[in-house]
Amino acid sequence: MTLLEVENLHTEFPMDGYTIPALDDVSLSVSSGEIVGVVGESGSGKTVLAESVMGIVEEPGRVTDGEIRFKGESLLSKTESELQSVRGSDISLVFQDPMNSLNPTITVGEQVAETIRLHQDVGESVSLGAEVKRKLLGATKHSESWKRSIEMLETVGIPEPASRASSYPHEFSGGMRQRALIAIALSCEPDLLIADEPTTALDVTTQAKLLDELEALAEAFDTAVMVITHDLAVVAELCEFVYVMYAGEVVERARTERLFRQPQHPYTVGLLDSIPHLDGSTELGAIPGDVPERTGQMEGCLFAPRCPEATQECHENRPSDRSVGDGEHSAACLKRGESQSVDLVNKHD
Ligand SMILES: Nc1ncnc2c1ncn2[C@@H]1O[C@H](COP(=O)(O)OP(=O)(O)OP(=O)(O)O)[C@@H](O)[C@H]1O
Ligand code: NI
Repeated sequence: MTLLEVENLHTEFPMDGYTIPALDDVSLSVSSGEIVGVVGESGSGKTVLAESVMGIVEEPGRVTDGEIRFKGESLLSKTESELQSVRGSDISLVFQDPMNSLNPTITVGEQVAETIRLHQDVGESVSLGAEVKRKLLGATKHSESWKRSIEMLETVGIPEPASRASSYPHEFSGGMRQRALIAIALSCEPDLLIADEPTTALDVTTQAKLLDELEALAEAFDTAVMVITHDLAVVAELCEFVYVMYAGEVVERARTERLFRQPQHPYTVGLLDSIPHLDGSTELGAIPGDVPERTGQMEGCLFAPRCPEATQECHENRPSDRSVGDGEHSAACLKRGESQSVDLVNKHD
């Protein structure tokens, strides 16, 4: 079943005298239980995408066109209080920086317990599975939500959860804080978890461990995950399907295995070349240059200035999605595939 559908989404930041098109015609979909990756360099629009879905785009930014549907219902036409209930129980967001997302003055256990109690209030009014309801109703009292909080901390791999629950966020290591955030996010029993750079701040070993655990948790909780990352290694580890973003656009989409085997867009090829080798070295400068700051209309392919294959037409014409191989794989590159307009949203369920 398709859980999240983003269709031709435009999110803009009106600035002094110009507009930044942070998301320019972005389409993607996530099915229930699926782990989908959104990958791209800094400034490509990944976080704005997450914020657009959650309805928390920073002022003065706003969604100007397109549609976001969750379980078939338009999120864009929901009121703020309706959206709050979606955020409390259907979609959870885990941010990159756990220190800013946790309350420094409340114990970690209490923060998890709070979410459990809060969710239980809305839980009455939404349709939930019997198992979930039983768990939630079991947490009626304070002491019970505390008990359940300790269970959650244990589930996400926090050692000695009964005593660690009484610790404050600053007493936790980076990895433990990130785990606590995941515990909070999962306490809502969401259908969709959006994880924005969930492991960037962590060392490589902790990262790998946490990614494994995230995968297991997603399966155990039957939660779909949208993983936002600049790191294709994270995508390889976790995701079934991947969207590659560049300067506010999706430039390639494919099943992960296929993307790694047969990358089509020169940007994706560059990203793959810059994955660190096992010995820790990286091919530095695999893609020279940076993602352009978009300050209004720009002509041609946005990647052309950095592209080794760009020709005159690339600087003049903006490529749209082209089918490259199978129905699920597309790339927005004039040098690839058939010139035809394809509607690929939802083609991968
Ligand atoms: N609050 C804001 N005000 C103005 N422009 C913004 C704002 N937030 C984002 N943008 C614009 O949107 C672009 C995309 O930002 P976004 O944070 O989504 O990138 P990202 O892919 O998440 O990058 P990173 O990997 O660094 O987190 C930015 O380059 C900037 O031009
Ligand atoms: Ni970001």
